[in-house]
Amino acid sequence: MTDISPEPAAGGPGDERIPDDLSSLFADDPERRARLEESARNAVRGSRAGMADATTGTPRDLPVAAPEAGGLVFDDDDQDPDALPVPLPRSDSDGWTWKDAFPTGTFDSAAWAHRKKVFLHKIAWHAGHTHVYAWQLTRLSGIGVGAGARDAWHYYTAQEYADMVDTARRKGMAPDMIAALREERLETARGRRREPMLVGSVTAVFTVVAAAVAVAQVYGLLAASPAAMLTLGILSALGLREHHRRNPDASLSAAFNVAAAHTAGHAPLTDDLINRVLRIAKVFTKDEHQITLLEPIRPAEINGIEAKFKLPDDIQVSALLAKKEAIAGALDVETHWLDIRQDGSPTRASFWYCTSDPFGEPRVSPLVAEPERQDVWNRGILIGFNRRGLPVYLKLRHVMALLGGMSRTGKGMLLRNLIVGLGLDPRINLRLVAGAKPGEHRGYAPICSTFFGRRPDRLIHLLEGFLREAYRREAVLEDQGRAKFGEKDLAEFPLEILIIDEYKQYANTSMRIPDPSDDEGKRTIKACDRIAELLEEIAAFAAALNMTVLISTQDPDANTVPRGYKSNTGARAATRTGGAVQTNAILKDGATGAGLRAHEIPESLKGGAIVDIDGAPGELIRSYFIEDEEFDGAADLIAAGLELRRELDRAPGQFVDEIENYLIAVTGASSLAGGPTGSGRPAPAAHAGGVGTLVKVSVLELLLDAFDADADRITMADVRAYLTDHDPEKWGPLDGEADAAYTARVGKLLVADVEEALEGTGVELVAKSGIRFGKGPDGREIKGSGLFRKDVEAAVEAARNARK
Ligand SMILES: Nc1ncnc2c1ncn2[C@@H]1O[C@H](COP(=O)(O)OP(=O)(O)OP(=O)(O)O)[C@@H](O)[C@H]1O
Repeated sequence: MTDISPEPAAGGPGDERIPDDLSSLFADDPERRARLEESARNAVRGSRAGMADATTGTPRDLPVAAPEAGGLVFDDDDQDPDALPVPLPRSDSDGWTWKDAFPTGTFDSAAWAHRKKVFLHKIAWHAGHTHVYAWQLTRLSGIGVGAGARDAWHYYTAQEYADMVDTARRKGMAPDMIAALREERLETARGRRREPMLVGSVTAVFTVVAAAVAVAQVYGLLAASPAAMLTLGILSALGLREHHRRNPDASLSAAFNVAAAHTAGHAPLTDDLINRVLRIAKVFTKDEHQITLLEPIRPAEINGIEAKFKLPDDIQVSALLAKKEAIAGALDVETHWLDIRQDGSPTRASFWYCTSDPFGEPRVSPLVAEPERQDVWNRGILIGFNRRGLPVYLKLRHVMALLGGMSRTGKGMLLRNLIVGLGLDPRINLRLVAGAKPGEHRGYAPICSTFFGRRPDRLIHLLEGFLREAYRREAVLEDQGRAKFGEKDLAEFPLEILIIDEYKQYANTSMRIPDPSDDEGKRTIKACDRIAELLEEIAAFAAALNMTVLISTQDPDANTVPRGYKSNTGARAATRTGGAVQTNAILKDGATGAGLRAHEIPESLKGGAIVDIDGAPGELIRSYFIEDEEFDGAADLIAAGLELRRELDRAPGQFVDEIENYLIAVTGASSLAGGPTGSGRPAPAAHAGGVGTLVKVSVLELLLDAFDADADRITMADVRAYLTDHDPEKWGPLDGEADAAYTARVGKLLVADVEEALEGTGVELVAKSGIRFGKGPDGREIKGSGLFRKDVEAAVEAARNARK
């Protein structure tokens, strides 16, 4: 007999018994319990059916296979994947169990859960149509009464003779034959009237009816209902027989005229429903077209459902994809709630959809709860989830990348996911160049080998340094006779990732720099042209050298991103764009034609992005959320990344950094970890502290830093905005503070700080009013108070001299 009682001990005799309520095991470590619960919830989310299984909540040290990721993982061919090895085909004797003798899905709880749903839906559907059934039964009974009475009368009066007499008369047969027929009819009818069966059944019918009426009269309708039901049943059966005679080709159920359960709105998915939908969408055009389920239909991720089926031989998955909109319409769901993929052959499909918005709820990055080391090389960077709820990883090796979209659509959040992920892999050297507002990114500074903002000339030097490093690496490869670096080389040649945010600021800068080709140093060229030139040169060959550039830009047009760079990008992501032109400028040419319409991402879907990677079909995803407004949700992740790097001597400043060294050599200033203040403001290399060292910067230096690189004046409003970025607590508005009060308060604060910094120098720095700042977007002249660069420079100089 099989013993199904629980094991008496944990692992064997003598082991301690495991308590039923496992939470008691964590009584003195609630934090561990909370972590375990959290990871169990995550595991459930990642499971195929969104349900707990035997592995859920099991604490273990063994590495577990990552949940199946979205289709956007960019795979490279030359690396040894550290994923689980592909299982060998099973031999006949290998691991056969009795369960294998049953059809697939027989023991699958998720499949049974779906079957139960379909069954209950059918019951509910038919129960909800009882009024229709009642009416149809009554109608059929009516037909039954009519047909029964007619047949009985026909038999009772021997009507068949009437027909024979009629035919004989029409054919002009002899009158005596007609008379004989009449005589025979009378005889037969008389005989039938005496038949005990007929008399008995007529009497029985009338007795039952009369008895039912009498019972109903005396005891009420309920008491008579059994007899009434019996009568109704018999009469309906007669009616049904008559219906079948009249419509020999129609099915019996057609008599009830109730649509099949799968025609109900949002009915659970069945093969009938798929067939109907594909017929409505005109994918199936012949009567014999129908799908064959390859495995049972299963619930998938929280509110989704997945079916894997084989199409008829003459229809391919591409036909389904072409009719995706019509299929979504027939299912009554949004097009982006539906996901159809080829699954093994062109006629095998994996068909997934959900009945509520899969991106409706933002999801917090799992790294926030568990900031663990990432494997950016093999697995990629966790950036968000796809419509199936599966995590999406972006691989940034051996590619150049591009991210674009309109303002406030979630580019910053995508970058946030990328940067924290990159920070958590110590094999990456991350360099971040911000556009106009470096303050937004200062939280990332500690893990950045280089971080600065708004300095086109410094970006040029950085790109030159990057290029120099690329040539150095290329020379190594040449010496070794190899084509590209791989994972094994990461220790010596870490993956260099340079992110340029708000690239448009650099593409539009009016700064001019000395022309490098002019030996006399007299000619100048536009900084933006030099930046574009360097980017194109890097993009042409550096990817194979473990060197990647990612450009993020707002509202790009066809000319924003250098053509040579764009054509060498292997990974592109577009948040909501302003139109088809912008979409095509970010994603590959013709993207809109291929259905990658980033301009159609709903405005309400913050963080929604189409990720388009060479070699994989583009897909709509939503980035994970990492709090950015109420508080800095990335701070702990950056701290964890820094800690991890420090332990391995891979934090900025702990290793020889060829690129940052080049920058220091050329500019004399270091932007290691965002410079000494971590604000993205480079400082003379001698001032640069170690990792996270804070050096007090005078307010005058901050003011100088507030100027746009090529501007000779700045408005006080911009000064306030910059200072707020730098230190919101000191310079930002208080809660509920009116604009005028804020301006006056900060003005006084600034004057006091400036006076203190210039004390004893004899120099004064005050805001000047009536400065012209050129024309605003509305064409009107902007005039107001502000500062001139030359005045601030003079003040900084005076303060420095006084300090010496
Ligand atoms: N995946 C997401 N889930 C939830 N909210 C998000 C998501 N992505 C972005 N948001 C929210 O949308 C807003 C705009 O996002 P973000 O700042 O990243 O946009 P942006 O494109 O970088 O804007 P800008 O170009 O103006 O800097 C922010 O308030 C952010 O919290």
